[in-house]
Amino acid sequence: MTDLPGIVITGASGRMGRMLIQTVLASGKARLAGCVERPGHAWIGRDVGEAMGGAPAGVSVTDDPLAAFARAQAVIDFTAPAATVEFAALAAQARAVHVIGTTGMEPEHLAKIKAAARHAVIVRAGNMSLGVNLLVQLTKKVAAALDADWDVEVVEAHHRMKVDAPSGTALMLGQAAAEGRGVALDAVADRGRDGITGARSRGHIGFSAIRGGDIVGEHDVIFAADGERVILRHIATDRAIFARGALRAALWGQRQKPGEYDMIDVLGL
Ligand SMILES: NC(=O)C1=CN([C@@H]2O[C@H](COP(=O)(O)OP(=O)(O)OC[C@H]3O[C@@H](n4cnc5c(N)ncnc54)[C@H](O)[C@@H]3O)[C@@H](O)[C@H]2O)C=CC1
Ligand SMILES: O=C(O)C1=N[C@H](C(=O)O)C[C@H](O)C1
Repeated sequence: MTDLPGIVITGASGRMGRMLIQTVLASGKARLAGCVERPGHAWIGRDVGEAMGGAPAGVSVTDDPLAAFARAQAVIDFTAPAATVEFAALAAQARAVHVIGTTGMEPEHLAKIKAAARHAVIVRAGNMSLGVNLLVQLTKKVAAALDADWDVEVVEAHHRMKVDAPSGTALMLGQAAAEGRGVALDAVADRGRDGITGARSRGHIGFSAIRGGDIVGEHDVIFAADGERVILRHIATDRAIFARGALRAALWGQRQKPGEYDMIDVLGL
């Protein structure tokens, strides 16, 4: 046992879960204190390193999140909205920092997470990468500089297994554009067009989603006016960027007071 902060990874067998486990094990800044999967999953009870096809990591996968969280300083959670809401309450009970990467949240999920953040540090972002969070700030600036003659469209592309749309990142970028313009995103969002939609509404922010193959994550914010376009783009080619950001958030969270934070806070952007 070292005195490095202990981290629990939920959704251990997922695309992000595996990447997070590798990132924590290789970091030298934290120790892997636990791995959680859903009840009935084939990995429950197995050593997580062996389950991933490598050397033993000395950590068994469990379906008892509270017992795992109680032995850790932080939980990194990239799972699904219903699971994340449950983990938020349990992490608060265990006084562990909860880093949430899960997307596709509905307002009722967000309300429960906000309630948990009264008692615990929660860092939540639809994208944990440095590049996307920088793009969020750039989007806000560009939207503030350009008037509604410039139509804003957010276009995102992801792998065929992604279950939510628009992506969490697309919604962050849309929110940034809305804030730059001083409007509420809910009042101006066009989320998916089909059929005789009529002409585009002035001042609206459109979203389009592409799904296919193994695309890690690509986002364009298009500002389109008569005669010219400005396009801000981020392309992710490796999930390690999200895992590095999440680990950074878990370590940063150790020094914070209870509350809900995002990656702009963590990165000081
Ligand atoms: N914020 C960010 O930077 C990023 C966010 N994501 C988001 O992370 C989430 C997961 O993405 P992927 O890893 O690609 O999905 P995935 O489907 O590969 O993995 C999800 C894992 O969560 C597990 N899980 C579901 N319910 C559970 C429960 N009750 N208890 C324990 N484990 C449970 C599943 O068994 C699965 O292993 C998605 O919402 C995705 O949009 C993904 C990449 C980056
Ligand atoms: O599901 C994914 O894969 C990703 N999800 C996040 C999102 O919804 O924006 C972040 C990243 O784009 C990958």
